[in-house]
Amino acid sequence: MPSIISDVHQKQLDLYTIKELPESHAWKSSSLDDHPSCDSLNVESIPVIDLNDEKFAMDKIGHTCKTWGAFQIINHNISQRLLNDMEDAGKGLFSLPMQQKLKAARSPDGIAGYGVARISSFFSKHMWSEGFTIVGSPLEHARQLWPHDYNKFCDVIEEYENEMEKLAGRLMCLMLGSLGITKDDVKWAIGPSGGCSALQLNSYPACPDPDRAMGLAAHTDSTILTILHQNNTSGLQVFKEGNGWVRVPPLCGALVINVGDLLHILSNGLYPSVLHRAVVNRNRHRLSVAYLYGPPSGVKISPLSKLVDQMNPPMYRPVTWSEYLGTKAKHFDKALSSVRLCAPRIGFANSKDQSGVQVG
Ligand SMILES: C=C1C[C@]23C[C@H]1CC[C@H]2[C@@]12CCC[C@@](C)(C(=O)O1)[C@H]2[C@@H]3C(=O)O
Ligand SMILES: O=C(O)CCC(=O)C(=O)O
Ligand SMILES: [Fe+2]
Repeated sequence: MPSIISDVHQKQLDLYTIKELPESHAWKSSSLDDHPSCDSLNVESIPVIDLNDEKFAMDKIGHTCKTWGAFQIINHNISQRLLNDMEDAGKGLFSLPMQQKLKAARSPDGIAGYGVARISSFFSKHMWSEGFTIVGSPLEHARQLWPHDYNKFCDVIEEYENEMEKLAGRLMCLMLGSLGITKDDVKWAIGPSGGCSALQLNSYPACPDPDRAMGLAAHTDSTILTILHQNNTSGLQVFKEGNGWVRVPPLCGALVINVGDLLHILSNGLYPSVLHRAVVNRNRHRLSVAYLYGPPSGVKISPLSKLVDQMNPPMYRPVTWSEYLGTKAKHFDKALSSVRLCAPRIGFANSKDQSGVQVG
């Protein structure tokens, strides 16, 4: 067996068959603050925004990006049929035998393929999840997973990516529009050339001891924005200053939108990226699909000039997406501050306490 595979194998237990939580997956209670029933009853969750509501959608999005950094959208034009097909494709993939999944294992410094979350190396405990990352065509990995029957998976992925790209473009218009930014200000961002993307499939098997396990540890996304589809099983939580961890209930057909670190930079800190995590369930298998949207390769992201003046100097230096992903892989929760030029605005992200981080 090649060394890459055995290396991944050591870290990747078959979580579907384990009857008792191993010590390697039991997180200290201090790192699970308020977990899992984290929300006090009177705290509302992230807003639900109707994209058909042309008059108010942009204003609501702008306000929500400042206060929550995340929202759910309805009437987004992604068909329920496609969301179901994507979910089935994910289920099909994760229900393959471990030996088969490991044939498409992510290489040690690669991005695409099957494996544990990329941020796992920053924690001394393992997460109760497995993931599959797709960048560009899934063909090569799909062939390894289903040598005789890879077309169905590829067709669904391709259709999903195409539809998500259109939606990401629309959301970019709304999110940047709410900052007073137009097509002329960011030519690369709005229009047919659009951005780049990756697709992350996450699987959280039912867990024998969910209160001591962590599905996906607290992080912000290294994206402009993320479009997340979750199956009808709870687990996603977002961190809100003053409220702590707040659950994001699955709403049939709705999609969750997260502000990522690159929009934080573009907006010069006005739209802070949202800290979020996933917890797990005792009886239910949870699946999520994240469309990770970023700028075209080579484009340097820096605070938009319209948002910068003498009173508001640029807070971040220019970075490309791949440069920032490298920074995240090295510095994790310190990535954003490592590209910062000056102190954050009072009351904005970065002062956030990423509780739960155990550097190991
Ligand atoms: C385009 C991306 C964004 C990545 C890296 C690369 C591919 C996989 C993404 C994720 C998905 C799971 C959470 C995260 C934190 C992780 O471990 O892998 C993400 C990370 C990031 O947002 O930094
Ligand atoms: O599973 C979830 O709800 C969160 C997934 C996530 O945060 C990610 O893929 O970046
Ligand atoms: Fe995320």
